[in-house]
Amino acid sequence: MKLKFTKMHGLGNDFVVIDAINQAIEMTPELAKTLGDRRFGVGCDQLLIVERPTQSGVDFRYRIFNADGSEVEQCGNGARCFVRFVVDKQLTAKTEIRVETKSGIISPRLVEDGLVTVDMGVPIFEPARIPFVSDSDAVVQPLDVAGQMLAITAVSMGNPHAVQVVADVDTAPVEQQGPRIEHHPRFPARVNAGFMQVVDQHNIRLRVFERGAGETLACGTGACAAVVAGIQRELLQSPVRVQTRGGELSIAWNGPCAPVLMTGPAVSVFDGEIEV
Ligand SMILES: N[C@H](CCC[C@H](N)C(=O)O)C(=O)O
Repeated sequence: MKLKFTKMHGLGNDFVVIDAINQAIEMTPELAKTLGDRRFGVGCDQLLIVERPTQSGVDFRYRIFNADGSEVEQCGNGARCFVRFVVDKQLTAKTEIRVETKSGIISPRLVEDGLVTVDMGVPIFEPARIPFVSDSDAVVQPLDVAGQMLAITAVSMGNPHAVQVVADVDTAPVEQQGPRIEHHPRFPARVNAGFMQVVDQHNIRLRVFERGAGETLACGTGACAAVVAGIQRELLQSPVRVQTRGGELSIAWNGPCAPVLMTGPAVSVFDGEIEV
C-alpha cells in the first residue's frame, strides 16, 4: 500500500508523522525501524502515529516509536509536532488538545507566533517508577560507567532520563558515555542520557544521547528532565531557557507536585508517500 506521511521536526529532532485515523496502517517495531532508516527508508529520530483515542474525554491517541523500532512512553518535541499536524491536517478544530500516550494524558496547545506549549505532566522521582535500580531516593546518585563514577539525577517524564552536569557540553564525552549510560544495567528499560551545562540559574546548554535513537539535535523530555534535575539540585530556578544544538526550548516547573510546561517550535517540512 501507499502510506502517506509528513516529515516534521522540533528543533531538528525529526519525525515521520502518520495519520492512522484515515489510513489503515498497523505500526509494528519492524515497520517503524524500516521507515526510520535514513538509508533504506524515510529516515527520522522517531515516528509519531496519530490514532483515535481509546479513552473518553480525550481527542487523540499518540504512539511513539524510536528509530530502532522500540515503542516508548513520551516525546516532548513530538508532542509539539503532533498538535501542529492535527491542526494543519484539519483533524481537529481545537488549538488545545488532550492526547493519550503510553505514559498518560498530555495537553499540547498552539500559542502565538507558531510556538506550542505542552503540559508534560508531573516528573517522577521514585526509582521503581523510572525505572532505576537504587535503594536510595537521593537527588544525586553515583553511577559507575566503565569504571568512571558519574553523579547523575534519575527522573522520569513518562520516559526515563539520567542527567549529569558537565563543564562544557561541546567537550562532554557524549558519544563515548551516551551508549554506556543508555544500556546501564541499573536502568532495566534503558535510559536517555542528558549532559547539562549550567550557564546561570535561568539558562542551560544541553545535549542528550537518546534511548533508541542516539544523540539528537534536541530532546523535549530531556530538556524537561534536565531543568527538573537542576532545580532539585538547587542549581536552577524556573523558568529556564534550554539551548540545544537545534535551538531553544523554554521550560517552567514550580516544584515537586507541579507539572512541567515546555514551549518551543514545531515545523512541518514536507508531505510524502512510501510503498509499504
Ligand atoms: N528517545 C526517547 C523518546 C523520544 C524523546 C525525545 N525525542 C523528546 O523530544 O522528548 C525515549 O526512548 O524515551
